[in-house]
Amino acid sequence: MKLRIAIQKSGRLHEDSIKLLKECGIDINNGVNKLKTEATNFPLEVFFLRDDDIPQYVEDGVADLGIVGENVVLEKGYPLETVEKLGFGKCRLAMAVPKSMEYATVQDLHGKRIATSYPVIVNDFLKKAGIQAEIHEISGSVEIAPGIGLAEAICDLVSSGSTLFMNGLKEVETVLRSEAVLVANSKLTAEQKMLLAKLVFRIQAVKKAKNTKYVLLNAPNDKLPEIIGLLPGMKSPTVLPLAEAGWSSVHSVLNENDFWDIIESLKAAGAQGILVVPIEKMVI
Ligand SMILES: Nc1ncnc2c1ncn2[C@@H]1O[C@H](COP(=O)(O)OP(=O)(O)OP(=O)(O)O)[C@@H](O)[C@H]1O
Ligand SMILES: O=P(O)(O)OC[C@H]1O[C@H](OP(=O)(O)OP(=O)(O)O)[C@H](O)[C@@H]1O
Ligand SMILES: [Mg+2]
Repeated sequence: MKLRIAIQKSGRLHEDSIKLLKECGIDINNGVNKLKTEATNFPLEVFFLRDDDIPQYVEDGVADLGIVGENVVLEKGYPLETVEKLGFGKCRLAMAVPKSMEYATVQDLHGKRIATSYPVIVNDFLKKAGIQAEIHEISGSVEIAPGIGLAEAICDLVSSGSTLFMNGLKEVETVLRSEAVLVANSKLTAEQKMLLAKLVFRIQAVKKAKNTKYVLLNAPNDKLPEIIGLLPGMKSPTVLPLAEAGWSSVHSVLNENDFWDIIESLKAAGAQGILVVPIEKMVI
C-alpha cells in the first residue's frame, strides 16, 4: 500500500514541492527528466506533471494527492478535498489594463475583451459583478494581449507586479488570492487516509517550525521575572543556572512576527548574549 502524489514537473511550484517533501523526511530521487519516482523511506510514489493536469489526475484516482495552486484547483472545478495550505506559490489572480486607460470601477470592464488562462474564474467574477465582457482564452503570455490588439484587459497571475509593469499594464482588481495546496481524491480508502494523516502531521510540523525561532539568552537572576514575562515559550521558558553565580540561561520559542519587538524588550530588560536559532520541526 502506498500513496501516489502528483507534483509540478517544472515551473513555479516544482522546487518548493520537492523541498517540502524532503523537509518532511521523505527521500525522493528526482533526477532530470524523470516523470515518476518512488520515495525510499515512505510509501509514496511521485508523478511529475504539468500543473494544469494535476486536478484531473487526482479526480480520476490516477494520483491520490496533488500539490497545485488554488487558482488551478478552482479553475478546473473538480470536487477535490483541499487538505492543507502549503504557504508557498503565493500570488493573486488580477485584472489589469493598459496604464493609459482610465479606470475607476469594475464597471469600466463592461463591453471589453479580457484575455486570460482562467475563463471559469473570470466568468464567475464578471457574473457576480454584473459585468458583460468577452473572455478570450489564451494559454500563456497573457500580458502581451493588449499590446498586440487581442484584448483591452487581461486577467493573470501577479506576485511582484514586474511582468505587468514591463508590459505597460496596471493592476485594477484582485479576483483571487492563491497559494499552493495539498489536494486529495475524495474517495481514499481508510488505509490511504491513515497514510495521508501521517504526511499531513509532518507537513504541519514543518510549517509551524518555519514561523518560529528558538531563542537562548543569559540573564542576571534579579531580572528573570521581567524577562520570563516577555517570553511566551511552548509551555513556559526553560531556565538553567549558568556556571557564573547569579546568572541563568533562558531558552524559549518565539513567533517570527513578534521577533524584533520582543528581542528589543529583552535587551532593554537586561538580557545578554541573545542567540536566535532556526527550528527544523515543531510538534505541539
Ligand atoms: N509569479 C508567481 N509567484 C508566485 N506563484 C506563482 C506565480 N505565478 C504562478 N504561480 C503559482 O504557481 C503555479 C504554477 O505556475 P507556472 O507559471 O509554473 O505554471 P505553468 O507555466 O502553467 O506550468 P506547467 O508547465 O506545469 O503547465 C500557478 O498556477 C500559481 O499557483
Ligand atoms: O508579478 P510577477 O512577479 O512578474 O509574476 C507574474 C508572472 O509569473 C507567472 O508566469 P511565470 O513567470 O511563472 O512564467 P510562465 O508564464 O511561463 O508560466 C504569471 O503567469 C505571470 O506572468
Ligand atoms: Mg500550466
